[in-house]
Amino acid sequence: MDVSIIGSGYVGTTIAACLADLGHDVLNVEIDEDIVATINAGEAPIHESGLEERIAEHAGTNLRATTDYDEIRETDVTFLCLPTPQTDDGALDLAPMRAGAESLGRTLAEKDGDHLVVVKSTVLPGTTEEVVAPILEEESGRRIGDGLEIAMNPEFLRMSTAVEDFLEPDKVVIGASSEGAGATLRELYDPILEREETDLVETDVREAELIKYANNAFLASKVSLVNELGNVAKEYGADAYEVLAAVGLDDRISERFMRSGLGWGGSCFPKDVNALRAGAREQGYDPDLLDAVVSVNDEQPRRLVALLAEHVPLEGARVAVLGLSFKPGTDDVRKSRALDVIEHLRERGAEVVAYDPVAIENVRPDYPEIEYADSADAALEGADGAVVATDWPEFDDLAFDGMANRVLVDGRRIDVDRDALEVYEGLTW
Ligand SMILES: NC(=O)c1ccc[n+]([C@@H]2O[C@H](COP(=O)([O-])OP(=O)(O)OC[C@H]3O[C@@H](n4cnc5c(N)ncnc54)[C@H](O)[C@@H]3O)[C@@H](O)[C@H]2O)c1
Ligand SMILES: O=c1ccn([C@@H]2O[C@H](COP(=O)(O)OP(=O)(O)O[C@H]3O[C@H](CO)[C@@H](O)[C@H](O)[C@H]3O)[C@@H](O)[C@H]2O)c(=O)[nH]1
Repeated sequence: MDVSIIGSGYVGTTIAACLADLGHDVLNVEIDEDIVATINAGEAPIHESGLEERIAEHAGTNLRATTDYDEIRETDVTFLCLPTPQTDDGALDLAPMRAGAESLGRTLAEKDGDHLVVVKSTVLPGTTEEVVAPILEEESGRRIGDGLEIAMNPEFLRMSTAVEDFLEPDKVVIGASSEGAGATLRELYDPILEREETDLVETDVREAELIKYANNAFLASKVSLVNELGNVAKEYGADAYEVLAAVGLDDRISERFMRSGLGWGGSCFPKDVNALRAGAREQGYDPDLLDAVVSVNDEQPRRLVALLAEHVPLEGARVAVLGLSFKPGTDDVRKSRALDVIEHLRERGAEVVAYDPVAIENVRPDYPEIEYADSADAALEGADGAVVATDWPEFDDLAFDGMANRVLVDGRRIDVDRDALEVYEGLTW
């Protein structure tokens, strides 16, 4: 199938390379010329395991990138993989989606054949049918249902395992405006749907949109609940990891997403939970539980720093912050809990020396005044205390000999040699 993908960020690039791998002819349409040049040179514009080799294999044959929307007319299906950021007050910002839909609509005005437009971006219920579809109709002069079809197909991939998640998903959700649109997407995903482990959910567009938010809200809430239980466990002097490992044996609950500590960050959970809260309020419903999910999450970095302060007077202290990315395996620092830890430490007068295996250059522009170390050992050298903000596997081998005080407060339950420390404190254990 000839597929075009508008937006070549994490999602657009990953699904382009994967769909090319499944044998489709794929065109990435992207406004950033550097990204276009990188893909056409057979390289990956983002770091994801399994991505570079797929782009190298398919670029120049059945994978190409362009800044030219006109080339979309040579394709049958277009995925919109555009950003859906949050506004300053937490609501969903649809400006990039509107701009992309306008350009696509103008392009499709000059196409005679059938075309399917698929919203892949995370958008609130009603957006596909009440915002994107009218723009497409207005700009193209065509009508949905009359050779122009629309569908919503949310994406559940995680950063750092994006390729594997896309090719081997638990589920594929298709919300289609017509039987034909659904059939096209089933054909496109056929090799993925043939896997026994992949469930196909066919539903209406509005439900498909909400499934994505409900999924992320559920996962974020699970981590906040685990953190709340962890905070209570700590008060009782109990180990939350032992407690929750046992709780997870109940298969109604599951052992996954049970790691308590510093909380959730990243480019998705914070903005999606906030968009759902703002959207619910707009509909006249106060989402009290989701509000609490966010406030529990917001408190964890402050709690971590308060715990360190019980052992180290923070004013003027040199404190090593180990880990900056929002989770291991990525250099992404968007809404990383580590940044909140740095803020709290600095508010309390500490001097921060930070280390991360890959994310330092993404933090430095916003925090030019803190010190950055080349290794975890270098960060710990002479430190009055240290905190673990990201569970990078290399932190399991930390050595503490160089520290001025061997005090470690762990926000991520790393597998460190606790006997090598004078003080080891876990945030929830
Ligand atoms: N990152 C994830 O792990 C993930 C997972 C599932 C769903 N999502 C959702 O998918 C959507 C895209 O997320 P992302 O992380 O890929 O975003 P991103 O910011 O990494 O990428 C978006 C890309 O779109 C490009 N772009 C912006 N306007 C354009 C236009 N008018 N025409 C062409 N290109 C344009 C940008 O230059 C950028 O490269 C969001 O709604 C997000 O919530 C993200
Ligand atoms: O037990 C856990 C699991 C996760 N986290 C934290 O939760 C955040 C998110 O982790 P993860 O879900 O692995 O990362 P993302 O790449 O942000 O993926 C989420 O967001 C994507 C974008 O919407 C969705 O597609 C994915 O399904 C969803 O898992 C990170 O800060 C983790 O440290 C915990 O604190 N404890």
